[in-house]
Amino acid sequence: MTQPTFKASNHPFFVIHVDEFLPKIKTANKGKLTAFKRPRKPKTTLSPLNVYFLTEASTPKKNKMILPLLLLCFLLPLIFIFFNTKSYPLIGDYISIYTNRHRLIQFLSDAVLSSPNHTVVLRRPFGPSRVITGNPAVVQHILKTKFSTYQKGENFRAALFDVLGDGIFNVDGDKWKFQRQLSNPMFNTKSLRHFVEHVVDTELNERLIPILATAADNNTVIDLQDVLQRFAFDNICQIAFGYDPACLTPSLPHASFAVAFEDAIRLCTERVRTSSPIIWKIKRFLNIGSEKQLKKAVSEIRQLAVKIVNQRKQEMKTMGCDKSVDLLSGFISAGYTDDRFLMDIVVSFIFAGRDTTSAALTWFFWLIYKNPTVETEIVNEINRKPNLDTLVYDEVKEMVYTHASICESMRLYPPVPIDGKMAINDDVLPDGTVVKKGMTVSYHPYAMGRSEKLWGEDWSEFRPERWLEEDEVTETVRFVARDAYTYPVFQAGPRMCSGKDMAFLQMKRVVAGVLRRFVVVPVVEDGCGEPVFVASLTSKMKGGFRVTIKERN
Ligand code: HEM
Repeated sequence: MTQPTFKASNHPFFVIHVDEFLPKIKTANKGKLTAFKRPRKPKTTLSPLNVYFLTEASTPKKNKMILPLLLLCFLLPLIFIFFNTKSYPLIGDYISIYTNRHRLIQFLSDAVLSSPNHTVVLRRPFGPSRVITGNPAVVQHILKTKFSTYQKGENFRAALFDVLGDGIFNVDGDKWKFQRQLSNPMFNTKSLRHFVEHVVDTELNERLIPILATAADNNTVIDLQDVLQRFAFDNICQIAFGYDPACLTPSLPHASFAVAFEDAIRLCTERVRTSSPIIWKIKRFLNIGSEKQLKKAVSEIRQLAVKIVNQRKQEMKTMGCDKSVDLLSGFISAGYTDDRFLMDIVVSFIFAGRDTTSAALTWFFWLIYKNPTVETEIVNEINRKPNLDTLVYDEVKEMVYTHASICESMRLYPPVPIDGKMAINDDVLPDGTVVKKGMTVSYHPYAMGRSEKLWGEDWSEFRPERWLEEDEVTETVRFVARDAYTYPVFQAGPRMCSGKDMAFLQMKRVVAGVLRRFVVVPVVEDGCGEPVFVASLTSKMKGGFRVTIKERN
Protein backbone atom coordinates (compact mmCIF):
# COMPACT_ATOMS: atom_id res chain seq x y z
CA MET A 1 0.00 0.00 0.00
CA THR A 2 1.38 3.40 -0.86
CA GLN A 3 1.15 5.73 2.12
CA PRO A 4 -0.02 9.28 1.58
CA THR A 5 2.73 11.82 2.04
CA PHE A 6 2.36 13.85 5.18
CA LYS A 7 4.84 15.71 7.29
CA ALA A 8 4.42 14.55 10.86
CA SER A 9 5.63 15.91 14.13
CA ASN A 10 7.26 13.69 16.71
CA HIS A 11 5.47 14.59 19.89
CA PRO A 12 3.89 12.18 22.28
CA PHE A 13 0.12 12.21 22.07
CA PHE A 14 0.21 14.70 19.25
CA VAL A 15 -3.20 14.40 17.71
CA ILE A 16 -3.87 15.86 14.34
CA HIS A 17 -7.15 16.27 12.59
CA VAL A 18 -6.17 15.71 9.02
CA ASP A 19 -9.44 15.57 7.14
CA GLU A 20 -7.83 17.15 4.12
CA PHE A 21 -5.62 14.08 3.82
CA LEU A 22 -8.38 11.59 4.40
CA PRO A 23 -9.57 11.15 0.84
CA LYS A 24 -6.08 10.00 -0.13
CA ILE A 25 -5.73 7.79 2.94
CA LYS A 26 -9.15 6.27 2.49
CA THR A 27 -8.45 5.47 -1.10
CA ALA A 28 -5.24 3.79 -0.06
CA ASN A 29 -7.05 1.79 2.65
CA LYS A 30 -10.21 1.02 0.73
CA GLY A 31 -12.41 3.18 2.91
CA LYS A 32 -11.17 1.98 6.31
CA LEU A 33 -10.51 4.52 8.99
CA THR A 34 -6.88 4.20 9.93
CA ALA A 35 -5.06 4.97 13.12
CA PHE A 36 -1.42 5.81 12.79
CA LYS A 37 1.61 5.16 14.90
CA ARG A 38 3.65 8.02 16.34
CA PRO A 39 6.94 8.04 14.44
CA ARG A 40 10.05 8.26 16.61
CA LYS A 41 11.58 10.89 14.39
CA PRO A 42 9.82 13.42 12.15
CA LYS A 43 8.98 11.58 8.96
CA THR A 44 7.49 12.51 5.68
CA THR A 45 5.40 9.36 5.68
CA LEU A 46 3.13 8.14 8.49
CA SER A 47 3.31 4.51 9.43
CA PRO A 48 0.10 2.56 9.99
CA LEU A 49 -1.47 1.64 13.37
CA ASN A 50 -1.69 3.12 16.84
CA VAL A 51 -1.62 6.61 18.20
CA TYR A 52 -2.15 9.10 15.35
CA PHE A 53 -5.84 9.16 14.97
CA LEU A 54 -7.63 10.41 11.93
CA THR A 55 -11.27 11.39 11.90
CA GLU A 56 -13.73 12.74 9.42
CA ALA A 57 -17.19 14.24 9.79
CA SER A 58 -18.76 11.51 7.60
CA THR A 59 -17.15 8.30 8.89
CA PRO A 60 -18.20 5.15 6.98
CA LYS A 61 -20.78 3.00 8.85
CA LYS A 62 -18.60 0.01 9.73
CA ASN A 63 -16.06 2.25 11.45
CA LYS A 64 -18.60 3.91 13.69
CA MET A 65 -18.09 1.36 16.49
CA ILE A 66 -14.32 1.56 16.44
CA LEU A 67 -14.28 5.31 16.65
CA PRO A 68 -16.31 5.76 19.86
CA LEU A 69 -14.47 2.87 21.53
CA LEU A 70 -11.10 4.38 20.82
CA LEU A 71 -12.34 7.74 21.92
CA LEU A 72 -13.60 6.30 25.19
CA CYS A 73 -10.44 4.36 25.92
CA PHE A 74 -7.82 6.91 25.04
CA LEU A 75 -9.18 10.20 23.98
CA LEU A 76 -12.30 11.09 25.94
CA PRO A 77 -10.94 14.36 27.30
CA LEU A 78 -10.04 15.38 23.81
CA ILE A 79 -13.61 15.09 22.61
CA PHE A 80 -14.10 18.65 23.73
CA ILE A 81 -11.27 19.70 21.59
CA PHE A 82 -11.95 18.32 18.24
CA PHE A 83 -15.46 18.80 17.23
CA ASN A 84 -14.78 21.29 14.49
CA THR A 85 -13.21 20.19 11.22
CA LYS A 86 -11.93 22.58 8.61
CA SER A 87 -9.56 22.14 5.78
CA TYR A 88 -6.48 22.78 7.94
CA PRO A 89 -4.61 20.48 10.22
CA LEU A 90 -5.99 21.15 13.67
CA ILE A 91 -4.10 20.59 16.84
CA GLY A 92 -6.40 20.42 19.73
CA ASP A 93 -4.76 18.44 22.43
CA TYR A 94 -4.26 19.87 25.84
CA ILE A 95 -2.52 16.68 26.91
CA SER A 96 0.18 17.34 24.37
CA ILE A 97 0.22 21.02 25.28
CA TYR A 98 0.63 20.02 28.91
CA THR A 99 3.35 17.45 28.29
CA ASN A 100 5.18 19.98 26.11
CA ARG A 101 4.62 22.96 28.37
CA HIS A 102 8.38 23.37 28.99
CA ARG A 103 9.03 23.57 25.25
CA LEU A 104 5.76 25.04 24.13
CA ILE A 105 7.33 27.44 21.63
CA GLN A 106 9.21 24.59 19.89
CA PHE A 107 6.13 22.35 20.04
CA LEU A 108 3.89 24.94 18.40
CA SER A 109 6.65 25.76 15.93
CA ASP A 110 6.80 22.11 14.82
CA ALA A 111 3.02 22.10 14.42
CA VAL A 112 3.04 25.31 12.34
CA LEU A 113 5.89 24.09 10.14
CA SER A 114 4.21 20.70 9.61
CA SER A 115 1.10 22.37 8.31
CA PRO A 116 0.98 22.83 4.52
CA ASN A 117 -0.09 26.48 4.78
CA HIS A 118 1.84 27.21 8.00
CA THR A 119 -1.38 27.82 9.95
CA VAL A 120 -2.86 25.59 12.67
CA VAL A 121 -5.95 25.87 14.84
CA LEU A 122 -5.62 24.97 18.48
CA ARG A 123 -8.85 23.79 20.06
CA ARG A 124 -9.35 24.57 23.70
CA PRO A 125 -11.68 22.58 25.91
CA PHE A 126 -13.04 25.75 27.47
CA GLY A 127 -12.94 29.04 25.66
CA PRO A 128 -12.40 30.05 22.06
CA SER A 129 -9.94 28.38 19.69
CA ARG A 130 -6.58 29.83 18.92
CA VAL A 131 -5.03 30.19 15.47
CA ILE A 132 -1.24 30.07 15.19
CA THR A 133 0.41 31.10 11.98
CA GLY A 134 3.77 31.34 10.32
CA ASN A 135 2.31 32.49 7.03
CA PRO A 136 3.47 36.00 5.98
CA ALA A 137 0.18 36.75 4.18
CA VAL A 138 -1.75 36.01 7.36
CA VAL A 139 0.71 38.03 9.46
CA GLN A 140 0.20 41.02 7.15
CA HIS A 141 -3.55 40.54 7.33
CA ILE A 142 -3.73 40.64 11.14
CA LEU A 143 -1.06 43.26 11.76
CA LYS A 144 -1.88 45.68 8.97
CA THR A 145 -4.75 45.01 6.58
CA LYS A 146 -7.30 44.27 9.32
CA PHE A 147 -5.52 46.24 12.04
CA SER A 148 -8.75 47.39 13.66
CA THR A 149 -10.18 43.84 13.78
CA TYR A 150 -7.20 42.36 15.60
CA GLN A 151 -6.51 43.92 18.98
CA LYS A 152 -4.83 43.01 22.26
CA GLY A 153 -8.16 41.72 23.48
CA GLU A 154 -9.70 41.27 26.88
CA ASN A 155 -8.06 37.97 27.85
CA PHE A 156 -4.52 39.18 27.25
CA ARG A 157 -5.28 42.55 28.77
CA ALA A 158 -6.80 41.04 31.92
CA ALA A 159 -3.96 38.54 32.32
CA LEU A 160 -1.31 41.25 32.14
CA PHE A 161 -3.18 44.07 33.80
CA ASP A 162 -1.67 43.57 37.26
CA VAL A 163 1.82 44.13 35.84
CA LEU A 164 1.40 46.36 32.79
CA GLY A 165 -1.81 48.15 33.76
CA ASP A 166 -2.78 50.71 31.13
CA GLY A 167 0.75 50.91 29.71
CA ILE A 168 1.30 50.95 25.93
CA PHE A 169 1.60 47.15 25.61
CA ASN A 170 -1.74 46.50 27.20
CA VAL A 171 -4.12 48.95 25.54
CA ASP A 172 -5.80 49.52 22.18
CA GLY A 173 -7.47 52.40 20.36
CA ASP A 174 -7.03 55.96 21.62
CA LYS A 175 -5.33 54.86 24.84
CA TRP A 176 -2.62 53.26 22.70
CA LYS A 177 -2.42 56.03 20.10
CA PHE A 178 -1.65 58.86 22.47
CA GLN A 179 1.03 56.87 24.30
CA ARG A 180 2.65 56.00 21.00
CA GLN A 181 2.60 59.68 19.98
CA LEU A 182 3.87 60.97 23.32
CA SER A 183 6.73 58.47 23.37
CA ASN A 184 7.84 59.27 19.80
CA PRO A 185 10.42 61.94 20.78
CA MET A 186 12.36 59.29 22.68
CA PHE A 187 13.07 57.61 19.35
CA ASN A 188 13.99 60.62 17.20
CA THR A 189 17.51 61.02 15.80
CA LYS A 190 18.60 63.52 18.45
CA SER A 191 17.56 61.22 21.27
CA LEU A 192 19.07 58.15 19.59
CA ARG A 193 22.36 59.97 19.09
CA HIS A 194 22.40 60.92 22.77
CA PHE A 195 21.49 57.36 23.69
CA VAL A 196 24.31 55.67 21.81
CA GLU A 197 27.02 58.29 22.36
CA HIS A 198 26.37 58.91 26.05
CA VAL A 199 24.02 56.48 27.77
CA VAL A 200 25.24 53.27 26.14
CA ASP A 201 28.82 54.44 25.87
CA THR A 202 29.08 55.30 29.57
CA GLU A 203 27.46 52.07 30.73
CA LEU A 204 29.75 50.14 28.40
CA ASN A 205 33.05 51.80 29.26
CA GLU A 206 32.47 52.42 32.95
CA ARG A 207 30.57 49.27 33.89
CA LEU A 208 30.45 46.42 31.37
CA ILE A 209 34.05 46.49 30.10
CA PRO A 210 35.59 46.69 33.63
CA ILE A 211 33.45 43.74 34.76
CA LEU A 212 34.52 41.68 31.74
CA ALA A 213 38.16 42.70 32.24
CA THR A 214 38.04 41.53 35.86
CA ALA A 215 36.46 38.24 34.79
CA ALA A 216 39.23 37.81 32.21
CA ASP A 217 41.99 38.61 34.75
CA ASN A 218 40.62 36.23 37.35
CA ASN A 219 39.43 33.61 34.88
CA THR A 220 36.03 33.55 36.59
CA VAL A 221 32.80 32.26 35.11
CA ILE A 222 30.06 34.86 34.72
CA ASP A 223 26.43 34.62 33.66
CA LEU A 224 26.46 36.80 30.55
CA GLN A 225 22.67 36.70 30.24
CA ASP A 226 22.33 38.23 33.70
CA VAL A 227 25.02 40.83 32.97
CA LEU A 228 23.33 41.86 29.71
CA GLN A 229 19.94 42.14 31.41
CA ARG A 230 21.47 44.43 34.03
CA PHE A 231 23.07 46.47 31.25
CA ALA A 232 19.78 46.84 29.37
CA PHE A 233 17.88 47.64 32.57
CA ASP A 234 20.27 50.48 33.51
CA ASN A 235 20.12 51.75 29.91
CA ILE A 236 16.34 51.88 29.59
CA CYS A 237 15.87 53.52 33.00
CA GLN A 238 18.42 56.18 32.14
CA ILE A 239 17.06 57.05 28.70
CA ALA A 240 13.35 56.75 29.53
CA PHE A 241 13.15 58.09 33.08
CA GLY A 242 16.48 59.81 33.76
CA TYR A 243 17.03 57.32 36.59
CA ASP A 244 20.13 55.20 37.19
CA PRO A 245 19.36 51.97 39.06
CA ALA A 246 23.09 51.03 38.94
CA CYS A 247 22.28 47.39 38.55
CA LEU A 248 25.50 46.64 36.66
CA THR A 249 28.10 47.43 39.27
CA PRO A 250 31.12 45.19 39.96
CA SER A 251 29.48 43.43 42.90
CA LEU A 252 26.48 42.56 40.68
CA PRO A 253 24.16 43.43 43.58
CA HIS A 254 21.17 41.25 44.29
CA ALA A 255 18.34 42.96 42.42
CA SER A 256 15.11 41.93 44.08
CA PHE A 257 13.28 44.01 41.52
CA ALA A 258 14.71 41.89 38.69
CA VAL A 259 13.62 38.66 40.39
CA ALA A 260 10.14 40.08 40.99
CA PHE A 261 9.93 41.27 37.39
CA GLU A 262 10.88 37.88 36.03
CA ASP A 263 8.40 36.12 38.33
CA ALA A 264 5.62 38.51 37.38
CA ILE A 265 6.11 38.08 33.63
CA ARG A 266 6.33 34.30 33.98
CA LEU A 267 3.19 34.10 36.10
CA CYS A 268 1.25 36.40 33.79
CA THR A 269 2.30 34.24 30.84
CA GLU A 270 0.93 31.23 32.70
CA ARG A 271 -2.35 33.13 33.04
CA VAL A 272 -2.44 33.73 29.28
CA ARG A 273 -1.78 30.04 28.65
CA THR A 274 -4.39 28.56 30.99
CA SER A 275 -7.31 26.95 29.19
CA SER A 276 -9.73 29.41 30.78
CA PRO A 277 -9.20 32.73 32.60
CA ILE A 278 -11.71 31.56 35.20
CA ILE A 279 -9.02 29.32 36.72
CA TRP A 280 -6.59 32.14 37.52
CA LYS A 281 -9.38 34.50 38.50
CA ILE A 282 -10.60 32.05 41.15
CA LYS A 283 -7.04 31.57 42.42
CA ARG A 284 -6.61 35.33 42.58
CA PHE A 285 -9.86 35.72 44.48
CA LEU A 286 -8.68 33.11 47.00
CA ASN A 287 -5.13 34.55 46.96
CA ILE A 288 -3.52 31.12 46.61
CA GLY A 289 -0.62 29.49 44.74
CA SER A 290 0.76 31.32 41.72
CA GLU A 291 -1.65 34.23 42.24
CA LYS A 292 -0.33 34.82 45.74
CA GLN A 293 3.22 34.82 44.32
CA LEU A 294 2.19 37.20 41.56
CA LYS A 295 0.67 39.64 44.04
CA LYS A 296 3.95 39.72 45.96
CA ALA A 297 6.00 40.24 42.79
CA VAL A 298 3.73 43.03 41.55
CA SER A 299 4.00 44.85 44.86
CA GLU A 300 7.82 44.73 44.62
CA ILE A 301 7.73 46.06 41.04
CA ARG A 302 5.39 48.88 42.02
CA GLN A 303 7.77 49.93 44.80
CA LEU A 304 10.52 50.63 42.29
CA ALA A 305 8.12 52.25 39.81
CA VAL A 306 6.77 54.61 42.46
CA LYS A 307 10.31 55.54 43.47
CA ILE A 308 11.19 56.43 39.87
CA VAL A 309 8.00 58.47 39.39
CA ASN A 310 8.38 60.36 42.67
CA GLN A 311 12.01 61.17 42.02
CA ARG A 312 11.20 62.54 38.56
CA LYS A 313 8.29 64.61 39.83
CA GLN A 314 10.47 66.04 42.60
CA GLU A 315 13.29 66.92 40.20
CA MET A 316 10.83 68.60 37.84
CA LYS A 317 9.49 70.65 40.72
CA THR A 318 12.89 71.80 41.90
CA MET A 319 14.70 72.11 38.58
CA GLY A 320 11.83 73.13 36.32
CA CYS A 321 10.15 71.18 33.65
CA ASP A 322 12.02 70.26 30.47
CA LYS A 323 9.80 67.84 28.59
CA SER A 324 12.51 67.02 26.10
CA VAL A 325 14.64 65.40 28.79
CA ASP A 326 13.07 61.96 28.85
CA LEU A 327 9.91 59.98 28.27
CA LEU A 328 8.59 60.28 31.81
CA SER A 329 9.06 64.08 31.89
CA GLY A 330 7.27 64.21 28.53
CA PHE A 331 4.20 62.49 29.97
CA ILE A 332 4.22 64.58 33.16
CA SER A 333 4.55 67.86 31.31
CA ALA A 334 1.74 66.85 28.96
CA GLY A 335 -0.48 66.76 32.05
CA TYR A 336 -0.49 63.05 32.84
CA THR A 337 0.33 63.20 36.52
CA ASP A 338 -1.68 60.29 37.88
CA ASP A 339 0.80 58.11 39.79
CA ARG A 340 -0.81 54.81 38.87
CA PHE A 341 -0.72 55.64 35.15
CA LEU A 342 2.87 56.91 35.29
CA MET A 343 3.87 53.69 37.04
CA ASP A 344 2.27 51.72 34.20
CA ILE A 345 4.41 53.69 31.74
CA VAL A 346 7.55 52.98 33.73
CA VAL A 347 6.90 49.23 34.02
CA SER A 348 5.96 48.93 30.33
CA PHE A 349 9.12 50.60 29.12
CA ILE A 350 11.30 48.54 31.43
CA PHE A 351 9.54 45.48 30.01
CA ALA A 352 10.21 46.71 26.45
CA GLY A 353 13.84 47.56 26.95
CA ARG A 354 15.23 45.10 29.49
CA ASP A 355 14.53 41.63 28.25
CA THR A 356 14.50 42.10 24.49
CA THR A 357 17.99 43.33 23.63
CA SER A 358 19.56 41.20 26.36
CA ALA A 359 17.87 38.07 24.94
CA ALA A 360 19.01 38.95 21.43
CA LEU A 361 22.61 39.53 22.53
CA THR A 362 22.77 36.40 24.68
CA TRP A 363 21.93 34.19 21.69
CA PHE A 364 24.11 36.30 19.43
CA PHE A 365 27.23 35.65 21.54
CA TRP A 366 26.43 31.95 21.56
CA LEU A 367 26.02 31.81 17.78
CA ILE A 368 29.20 33.67 16.97
CA TYR A 369 31.12 31.33 19.29
CA LYS A 370 29.76 28.50 17.16
CA ASN A 371 30.58 30.36 13.95
CA PRO A 372 34.12 31.76 14.31
CA THR A 373 34.33 32.99 10.72
CA VAL A 374 31.40 35.32 11.41
CA GLU A 375 33.15 36.55 14.56
CA THR A 376 36.29 37.28 12.54
CA GLU A 377 34.28 39.28 9.99
CA ILE A 378 32.65 41.32 12.78
CA VAL A 379 35.98 42.02 14.44
CA ASN A 380 37.39 43.12 11.07
CA GLU A 381 34.46 45.49 10.63
CA ILE A 382 35.01 46.95 14.12
CA ASN A 383 38.73 47.37 13.57
CA ARG A 384 38.13 49.30 10.35
CA LYS A 385 36.50 52.09 12.43
CA PRO A 386 38.93 54.95 13.13
CA ASN A 387 37.45 55.75 16.52
CA LEU A 388 37.53 52.45 18.31
CA ASP A 389 36.85 53.51 21.88
CA THR A 390 34.06 55.98 21.35
CA LEU A 391 32.13 55.08 18.25
CA VAL A 392 29.75 57.85 17.23
CA TYR A 393 26.18 57.41 16.09
CA ASP A 394 26.95 57.33 12.33
CA GLU A 395 29.76 54.82 12.75
CA VAL A 396 27.54 52.46 14.72
CA LYS A 397 24.80 52.78 12.11
CA GLU A 398 27.26 51.88 9.37
CA MET A 399 28.24 48.53 10.90
CA VAL A 400 26.51 46.57 8.17
CA TYR A 401 27.97 43.12 8.78
CA THR A 402 27.29 43.31 12.51
CA HIS A 403 23.75 44.46 11.77
CA ALA A 404 23.22 41.47 9.47
CA SER A 405 24.66 39.09 12.09
CA ILE A 406 22.27 40.36 14.77
CA CYS A 407 19.30 40.02 12.38
CA GLU A 408 20.39 36.50 11.55
CA SER A 409 20.71 35.63 15.22
CA MET A 410 17.21 36.97 15.96
CA ARG A 411 15.84 34.98 13.01
CA LEU A 412 16.77 31.79 14.85
CA TYR A 413 16.21 33.10 18.37
CA PRO A 414 13.68 35.95 18.30
CA PRO A 415 13.40 37.80 21.64
CA VAL A 416 9.60 37.74 21.34
CA PRO A 417 9.07 34.24 19.91
CA ILE A 418 5.28 34.35 19.65
CA ASP A 419 2.79 37.18 19.86
CA GLY A 420 -0.91 37.45 19.22
CA LYS A 421 -4.06 39.47 18.75
CA MET A 422 -7.70 38.81 19.46
CA ALA A 423 -10.35 39.09 16.75
CA ILE A 424 -13.10 41.52 17.71
CA ASN A 425 -15.20 40.43 14.69
CA ASP A 426 -15.65 37.26 12.64
CA ASP A 427 -13.15 37.09 9.81
CA VAL A 428 -11.57 34.81 7.20
CA LEU A 429 -7.77 34.79 6.92
CA PRO A 430 -6.09 34.95 3.48
CA ASP A 431 -5.37 31.21 3.66
CA GLY A 432 -9.06 30.42 4.22
CA THR A 433 -8.95 29.82 7.99
CA VAL A 434 -12.21 30.91 9.56
CA VAL A 435 -11.80 33.13 12.60
CA LYS A 436 -14.68 33.69 15.00
CA LYS A 437 -15.02 36.75 17.19
CA GLY A 438 -13.04 36.21 20.42
CA MET A 439 -10.47 33.85 18.90
CA THR A 440 -6.79 34.67 19.27
CA VAL A 441 -4.60 34.72 16.18
CA SER A 442 -0.93 34.44 17.04
CA TYR A 443 2.01 34.81 14.70
CA HIS A 444 5.12 32.78 15.44
CA PRO A 445 8.45 34.48 14.55
CA TYR A 446 10.42 31.53 15.99
CA ALA A 447 8.71 29.12 13.58
CA MET A 448 8.94 31.56 10.68
CA GLY A 449 12.70 31.95 11.13
CA ARG A 450 13.01 28.17 10.81
CA SER A 451 10.83 27.77 7.75
CA GLU A 452 12.46 26.23 4.70
CA LYS A 453 9.71 27.80 2.60
CA LEU A 454 10.71 31.29 3.74
CA TRP A 455 14.49 30.99 4.11
CA GLY A 456 15.48 28.16 1.81
CA GLU A 457 17.20 24.84 2.37
CA ASP A 458 19.97 26.39 4.45
CA TRP A 459 17.55 27.91 6.95
CA SER A 460 19.32 26.18 9.87
CA GLU A 461 22.68 27.77 9.02
CA PHE A 462 23.78 30.95 10.75
CA ARG A 463 24.65 32.95 7.65
CA PRO A 464 24.64 36.78 7.96
CA GLU A 465 25.45 36.95 4.25
CA ARG A 466 21.82 36.17 3.44
CA TRP A 467 21.07 39.75 4.53
CA LEU A 468 23.80 41.37 2.43
CA GLU A 469 24.09 42.42 -1.17
CA GLU A 470 26.95 43.85 -3.17
CA ASP A 471 26.26 47.24 -4.67
CA GLU A 472 27.89 46.98 -8.10
CA VAL A 473 28.13 50.73 -8.63
CA THR A 474 29.77 51.69 -5.35
CA GLU A 475 31.35 48.24 -4.86
CA THR A 476 30.24 48.23 -1.27
CA VAL A 477 28.20 45.71 0.65
CA ARG A 478 24.80 46.84 1.80
CA PHE A 479 22.18 45.45 4.13
CA VAL A 480 18.95 44.23 2.53
CA ALA A 481 16.04 43.98 4.96
CA ARG A 482 13.39 41.27 4.60
CA ASP A 483 9.81 42.44 4.59
CA ALA A 484 8.43 42.83 8.10
CA TYR A 485 5.69 40.21 7.58
CA THR A 486 8.21 37.50 6.72
CA TYR A 487 10.46 38.60 9.58
CA PRO A 488 8.06 39.97 12.23
CA VAL A 489 10.67 39.93 15.01
CA PHE A 490 9.78 43.54 15.84
CA GLN A 491 6.12 42.98 14.96
CA ALA A 492 4.92 44.94 11.87
CA GLY A 493 2.27 47.41 10.78
CA PRO A 494 1.15 50.39 12.89
CA ARG A 495 2.20 48.75 16.17
CA MET A 496 5.67 47.79 15.05
CA CYS A 497 8.22 48.12 17.85
CA SER A 498 8.99 51.82 18.35
CA GLY A 499 12.36 50.95 19.87
CA LYS A 500 13.76 49.03 16.89
CA ASP A 501 16.43 51.59 15.91
CA MET A 502 17.32 52.18 19.54
CA ALA A 503 17.69 48.44 20.06
CA PHE A 504 20.01 47.99 17.06
CA LEU A 505 22.20 50.92 18.11
CA GLN A 506 22.53 49.54 21.62
CA MET A 507 23.23 45.99 20.48
CA LYS A 508 25.78 47.00 17.84
CA ARG A 509 27.59 49.30 20.25
CA VAL A 510 27.79 46.54 22.85
CA VAL A 511 29.01 44.01 20.29
CA ALA A 512 31.68 46.44 19.07
CA GLY A 513 32.79 47.28 22.62
CA VAL A 514 32.96 43.67 23.77
CA LEU A 515 34.40 41.91 20.71
CA ARG A 516 37.03 44.55 20.05
CA ARG A 517 38.74 43.60 23.26
CA PHE A 518 37.41 40.20 24.39
CA VAL A 519 36.57 36.71 23.27
CA VAL A 520 33.45 35.26 24.90
CA VAL A 521 33.87 31.54 25.59
CA PRO A 522 30.78 29.61 26.70
CA VAL A 523 31.29 27.07 29.46
CA VAL A 524 30.14 23.94 27.71
CA GLU A 525 29.61 21.36 30.40
CA ASP A 526 29.62 17.64 29.68
CA GLY A 527 26.32 16.40 28.40
CA CYS A 528 24.73 19.82 27.92
CA GLY A 529 26.49 21.28 24.93
CA GLU A 530 23.60 23.25 23.46
CA PRO A 531 21.87 25.86 25.58
CA VAL A 532 18.14 25.43 25.99
CA PHE A 533 15.73 28.00 24.60
CA VAL A 534 12.92 28.84 27.01
CA ALA A 535 10.33 31.58 26.80
CA SER A 536 7.62 33.32 28.71
CA LEU A 537 6.69 36.54 26.91
CA THR A 538 10.33 36.99 25.95
CA SER A 539 12.96 34.35 25.30
CA LYS A 540 15.77 33.27 27.58
CA MET A 541 18.63 30.80 27.80
CA LYS A 542 17.63 28.29 30.43
CA GLY A 543 19.83 28.50 33.52
CA GLY A 544 21.68 31.57 32.20
CA PHE A 545 24.65 31.82 29.83
CA ARG A 546 27.79 30.80 31.69
CA VAL A 547 30.94 32.09 29.98
CA THR A 548 34.56 32.87 30.59
CA ILE A 549 36.14 35.97 29.10
CA LYS A 550 39.52 36.06 27.35
CA GLU A 551 41.45 39.12 26.25
CA ARG A 552 41.67 39.17 22.43
CA ASN A 553 45.25 39.40 21.18
C1 HEM B 1 15.84 43.29 20.06
C2 HEM B 1 15.09 44.14 20.70
C3 HEM B 1 13.61 44.28 20.59
C4 HEM B 1 12.68 43.46 20.02
C5 HEM B 1 12.92 42.14 19.31
C6 HEM B 1 11.39 44.08 20.19
C7 HEM B 1 10.19 43.53 19.77
C8 HEM B 1 8.95 44.12 19.96
C9 HEM B 1 7.69 43.51 19.65
C10 HEM B 1 7.51 42.12 19.06
C11 HEM B 1 6.72 44.39 19.96
C12 HEM B 1 5.22 44.17 19.85
C13 HEM B 1 4.69 43.76 21.20
C14 HEM B 1 3.20 43.70 21.25
O1 HEM B 1 2.53 44.66 20.92
O2 HEM B 1 2.70 42.65 21.60
C15 HEM B 1 7.37 45.57 20.47
C16 HEM B 1 6.70 46.70 20.86
C17 HEM B 1 7.31 47.76 21.44
N1 HEM B 1 8.66 47.93 21.68
FE1 HEM B 1 10.10 46.66 21.17
N2 HEM B 1 11.55 45.25 20.86
C18 HEM B 1 12.89 45.42 21.11
C19 HEM B 1 13.48 46.45 21.80
C20 HEM B 1 12.83 47.56 22.25
C21 HEM B 1 13.45 48.65 22.95
C22 HEM B 1 14.94 48.76 23.32
C23 HEM B 1 12.50 49.54 23.23
C24 HEM B 1 12.72 50.84 23.93
C25 HEM B 1 12.01 51.31 24.83
C26 HEM B 1 11.25 49.02 22.69
C27 HEM B 1 10.02 49.65 22.75
C28 HEM B 1 8.83 49.12 22.31
C29 HEM B 1 7.56 49.78 22.47
C30 HEM B 1 7.31 51.12 23.12
C31 HEM B 1 6.60 48.92 21.92
C32 HEM B 1 5.09 49.13 21.84
C33 HEM B 1 4.72 49.58 20.45
C34 HEM B 1 3.22 49.76 20.28
O3 HEM B 1 2.45 48.99 20.82
O4 HEM B 1 2.88 50.70 19.59
N3 HEM B 1 11.49 47.83 22.10
N4 HEM B 1 8.73 45.37 20.47
